[in-house]
Amino acid sequence: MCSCSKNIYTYEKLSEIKDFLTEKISIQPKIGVICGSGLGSLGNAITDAVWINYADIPDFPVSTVEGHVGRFIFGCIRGVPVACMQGRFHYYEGYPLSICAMPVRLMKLFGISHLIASNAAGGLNPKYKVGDIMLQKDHFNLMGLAGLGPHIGPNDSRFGPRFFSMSNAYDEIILTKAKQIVERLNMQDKVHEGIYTCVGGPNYETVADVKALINLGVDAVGMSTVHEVIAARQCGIRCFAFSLITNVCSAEYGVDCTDIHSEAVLEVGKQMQEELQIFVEEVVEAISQDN
Ligand SMILES: O=P(O)(O)O[C@H]1O[C@H](CO)[C@@H](O)[C@H]1O
Ligand code: HPA
Repeated sequence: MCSCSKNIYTYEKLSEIKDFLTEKISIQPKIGVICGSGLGSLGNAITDAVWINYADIPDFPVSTVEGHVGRFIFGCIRGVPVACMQGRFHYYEGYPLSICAMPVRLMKLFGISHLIASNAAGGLNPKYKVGDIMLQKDHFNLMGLAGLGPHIGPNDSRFGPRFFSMSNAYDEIILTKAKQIVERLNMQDKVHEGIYTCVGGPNYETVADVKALINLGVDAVGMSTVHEVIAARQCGIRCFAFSLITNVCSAEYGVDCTDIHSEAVLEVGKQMQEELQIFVEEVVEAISQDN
């Protein structure tokens, strides 16, 4: 499947899906939350929750990756109505980027104004350790340079203009608030601010890949988020994203990185779940106070 194949998730199709879901919920979400690999427990912060499996939504794709439950949770975090995705779609699952990013457009139809995206990522910056958190200051759109994106093909202006700026992709105001939260929660020793990139995957990087990405100024590498943020910015959603560093990538030959596997990635998520849940709760509250 290529990124430019016909996008079946038209405005009309997403409106149908939205209507189907609206009948099952009683809130109007204001913030979208996407849980990264092993970070599904962020959904534990949600009260008055209604769970809807992707498999039960007509014409919806399913999550095929371990660590992605594959359901929406609609409910409240600290009283703020949210739509939370416990499981996202990745390019390497065979979904074009337009489908990977489609839930963001769906959440826009629900009226979300903000997106909080999380991911598991490999640390490229030599200062990063396993279990650290990187607040995304920006991303480097590697797949975009290769001509791949969620918005390739005919443009429906109801999802935003064809040409749009990505200069404030990660909202500076939310990032500043998140950094204040980090200080308040005394997490500053393990939190960094940096640049994320998305590769196609699902294999992890060679040493040459790692060296090249470091030279490009990238601090953490994963296989998601960038296209979600592009779709979000196109339709005017303000974005905040963070990476949990689940492994460090070696830029040296002879360092054994063969223990990088998805179970190890998920395990780090489990270890950090309580701390990250509180962090996300605080960010949601801070965003809601901004409005
Ligand atoms: O980006 P999320 O969904 O957190 O998942 C990350 O973890 C998986 C690799 O272990 C890849 O899917 C990578 O993108
Ligand atoms: N590379 C790409 N994606 C990832 C990694 C990595 O090292 N760790 C978790 N997701």
